[in-house]
Amino acid sequence: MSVFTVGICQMGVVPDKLVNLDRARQMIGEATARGSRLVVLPEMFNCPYQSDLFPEYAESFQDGPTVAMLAECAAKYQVIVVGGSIPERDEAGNIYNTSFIFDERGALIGRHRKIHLFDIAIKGGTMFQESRTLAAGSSMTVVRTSLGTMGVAICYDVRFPELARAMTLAGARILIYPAAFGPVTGPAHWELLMRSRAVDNQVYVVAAAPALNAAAEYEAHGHSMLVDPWARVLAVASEVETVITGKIDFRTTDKVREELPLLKHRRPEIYRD
Ligand SMILES: O=C(O)CCC(=O)C(=O)O
Repeated sequence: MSVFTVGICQMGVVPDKLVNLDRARQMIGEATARGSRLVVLPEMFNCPYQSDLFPEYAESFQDGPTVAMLAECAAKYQVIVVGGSIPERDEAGNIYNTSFIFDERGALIGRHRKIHLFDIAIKGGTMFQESRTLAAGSSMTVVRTSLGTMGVAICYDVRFPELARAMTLAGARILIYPAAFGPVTGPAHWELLMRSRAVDNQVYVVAAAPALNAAAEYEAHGHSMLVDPWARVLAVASEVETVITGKIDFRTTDKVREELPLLKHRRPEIYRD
């Protein structure tokens, strides 16, 4: 389908997991009622964004309530759901920051485990060590859907342009980033990165963030957005809880790629380490 609506749920995350699941359910319903065929949730939407809490909130794909809720909503509303991310526990006990993706029948069509862990120490600013409790994913995620081919990556993954380019070369026309930038790098880099990935690759970029919760240890920047292949911001939230929607129109992608054929002008034989 060349034109459709995407809904981005900028959800406020609280410590009570069941409250988060109810909120996600309501917001997916609202996005659908507003015409969305693709609905995206934020990073760690069922759990406060704190490394020490990930093991406590972690669940497995086989019997987790969050995964069941996502599959149920996708089937009930007949929409594609990119389930933000959650702490996922595998059979060996490793925990990943994982996005589960469901089609309109509620079938799992993709799973992205965050590849680049957010281990940073900005003096006087943000300190975060995802690797204290999380393991890193080891593969790229590109899913073919009834709405076109989509690449999914999580938050810090957006800082690696090679990954976005690889997903684009694998056919993705939409790059989806459930994410949770904070008060330091959010104002500095959030919009710049999302628009850069869009203009570099001539793709739509969907960035879904949690709403700001001033009581949380990690204060989310919010500003969920939809960017088009010309790097225009088509929809953007402030920092409050909200559902934003916008139109994806692949005729824009075709036009931009035809008029400015940069993907055809690549000279990969020259770009060597
Ligand atoms: O890259 C950043 O500045 C933020 C990344 C982040 O918050 C995350 O990966 O969860």
